[in-house]
Amino acid sequence: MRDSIIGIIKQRERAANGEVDNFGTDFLGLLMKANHDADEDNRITVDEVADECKNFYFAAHETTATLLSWTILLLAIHTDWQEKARQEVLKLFGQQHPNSEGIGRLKMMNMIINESLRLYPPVIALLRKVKCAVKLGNFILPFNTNLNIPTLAFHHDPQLWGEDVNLFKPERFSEGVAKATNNNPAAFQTFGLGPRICVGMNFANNEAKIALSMLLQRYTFTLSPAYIHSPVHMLMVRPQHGVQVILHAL
Ligand code: HEM
Repeated sequence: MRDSIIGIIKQRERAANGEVDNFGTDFLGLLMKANHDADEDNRITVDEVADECKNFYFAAHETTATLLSWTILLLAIHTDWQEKARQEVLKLFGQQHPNSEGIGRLKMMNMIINESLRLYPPVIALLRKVKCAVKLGNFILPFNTNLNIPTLAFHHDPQLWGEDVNLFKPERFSEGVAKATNNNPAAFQTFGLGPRICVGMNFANNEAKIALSMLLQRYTFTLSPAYIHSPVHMLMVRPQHGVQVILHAL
């Protein structure tokens, strides 16, 4: 992967005639500018550019693809929610491409996406290392302790979500995340928490809303009998055998 990224960087450099100002204002262009920064202290290496690209590709693509897979599964099973989401989409966009104003008003879909992220958080834990001994409630965490903060367990804790914790109930989020979690941010931490919270959170939500809207505008879908439910943890929690649905053109 490193070599293909370096190839793309070289291509961009050639197209820009080596002029830093022509590298572009997209993410790659900004990284390439940082690689040519006049101030040596601010300059990043080509390997760091490649690592950032890999990081963004992985952090952005796999996670959002997984979110879409699980949401499509849930909507294929819960066709009543699929229909509610479709009515909302058709009301806001008709057969037009989703626009940014309408995307911000997709309340039903927002609830569905949150519930999908709660049941199947693509990232199932946050990992941290204790930098210096710290007291946390009744615990003293020694220096260098590795912490695994189990998102999946929090999302499936009946004490936080009630006895119906394992059911798909988007209505939990009808009055927003704060209400659904009783103002406990750790109860729903799909995108992490605090200063290292996912930088792509809004991007991912918007991307998912656009993809789902375009699907709902064109098709109804039901679950194929070929589907085998087998969530598996391979960096993300994925459907091991894919999600097979039967599409019916509208
Ligand atoms: C459903 C989609 C996504 C999920 C569930 C997700 C989840 C997460 C989580 C849990 C973290 C925090 C990791 C930690 O604290 O240890 C994180 C960080 C990050 N995410 Fe996402 N993410 C998603 C989409 C995206 C997208 C679309 C992008 C980029 C466009 C992105 C870029 C990043 C980056 C760069 C970080 C590291 C931020 C930092 O350390 O300051 N993510 N993501």
